Amino acid sequence: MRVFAIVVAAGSGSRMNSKIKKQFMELAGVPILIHTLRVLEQSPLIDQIVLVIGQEDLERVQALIDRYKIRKVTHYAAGGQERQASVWNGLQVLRALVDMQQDLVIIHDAARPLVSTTDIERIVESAREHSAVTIGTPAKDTIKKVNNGWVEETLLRHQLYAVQTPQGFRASLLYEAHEKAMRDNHLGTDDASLVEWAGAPVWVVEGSYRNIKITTPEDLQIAASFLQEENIYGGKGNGMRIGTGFDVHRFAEGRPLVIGGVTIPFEKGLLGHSDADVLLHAVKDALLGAIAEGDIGQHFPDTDERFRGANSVDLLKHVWQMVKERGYRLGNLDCTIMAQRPKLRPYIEEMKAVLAKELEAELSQINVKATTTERLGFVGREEGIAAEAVVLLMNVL
Ligand SMILES: Nc1ccn([C@@H]2O[C@H](COP(=O)(O)OP(=O)(O)OP(=O)(O)O)[C@@H](O)[C@H]2O)c(=O)n1
Ligand SMILES: C[C@](O)(CO)[C@H](O)COP(=O)(O)O
Repeated sequence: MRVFAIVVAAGSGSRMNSKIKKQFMELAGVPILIHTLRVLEQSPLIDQIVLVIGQEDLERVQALIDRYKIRKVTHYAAGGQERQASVWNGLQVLRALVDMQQDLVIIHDAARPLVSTTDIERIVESAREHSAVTIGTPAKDTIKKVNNGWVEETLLRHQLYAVQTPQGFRASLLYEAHEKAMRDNHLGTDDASLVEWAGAPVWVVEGSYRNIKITTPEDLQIAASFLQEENIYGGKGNGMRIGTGFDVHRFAEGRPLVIGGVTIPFEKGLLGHSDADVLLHAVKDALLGAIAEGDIGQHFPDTDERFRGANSVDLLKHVWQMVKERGYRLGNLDCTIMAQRPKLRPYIEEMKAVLAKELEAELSQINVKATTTERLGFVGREEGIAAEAVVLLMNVL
């Protein structure tokens, strides 16, 4: 028995009232859709994902899937007018892939990025046993049926659940319910309700109140605060990460001297596989250190021809993206360049501006100092230049 997921991401997000569709809005530096797909990607129980998206978003989504290395999305389906039509389109694609009698289909809203692998596990386990299941939480509020502003009935709260996704089904059961709903023009707001309407029992698995659907602007704040509390990419902590970096390059004739992204007129430059920007290398190492991602040698090996002569600003952009994807922004950065010659003071403001631009920070968050070593050591003998950096990252909220 295999488990397929259909993720519906073709909504217009009208209640979010934003220029960007909500599935592409960022939470802790990562698009909501990617948060959601990452959880399914991580769950060992999900074999393949069919992603339902607006056709106009296909290219953009494929680029995101590549960039974030989501491997389980193997098929795409076009969105429909309503959520139900989107699921139906996903089921059409799925039909060619599944064994209708054996396999399970999990339906999940792209707009629920706080789903956990435990939620998925519980839905899959339960769907194996009960054939049609939804996750949900007991109602916290008293719910009233209202007609034209007047209360018609107060429902018995102890019987009420607010249901979410994921919802899980034996493939044939869900397909037939959707097919019947299409034929009879029956519209439901979730998939379980179609199965109920078609006459099959649906089991409810108790889920988590955290698994909210990002629907209106305040949901973004709630979701972001859950992420911050979990500090999911940084491990448990107080939302701050510190890192240090150090680098040295020897002088060489006939090369430009590039420090902090600034080309400095001098009789020689620094030797290296890349552009040998000693300051940016130290900064990148500090950033990677702060997010516990090793060092630049690991990410941009000097044995790799792609990085020959590489522009360190481009590599800094890459590292900074890694930092943002883990939910951090710059607190502050302090750097020291050790050089006997040339005099670096005239270039320091320019270096700070490069760093501020690339690290999306204010100049006041960045400090660059330069010192000689009083003619002592390899720096003093003008054999090379060294740089060190200390960085503090803060959780995004
Ligand atoms: N025609 C639609 C409508 C919704 N969805 C998806 O179904 C999920 C739940 O829907 P909802 O939160 O209502 O999203 P939107 O329809 O985008 O929002 P709104 O109703 O505010 O316009 C979302 O992941 C959404 O992208 C979809 O795939 N196709
Ligand atoms: C499927 C669902 O998420 C269950 O709560 C919900 O019904 C989707 O409703 P929407 O109006 O499409 O957001």
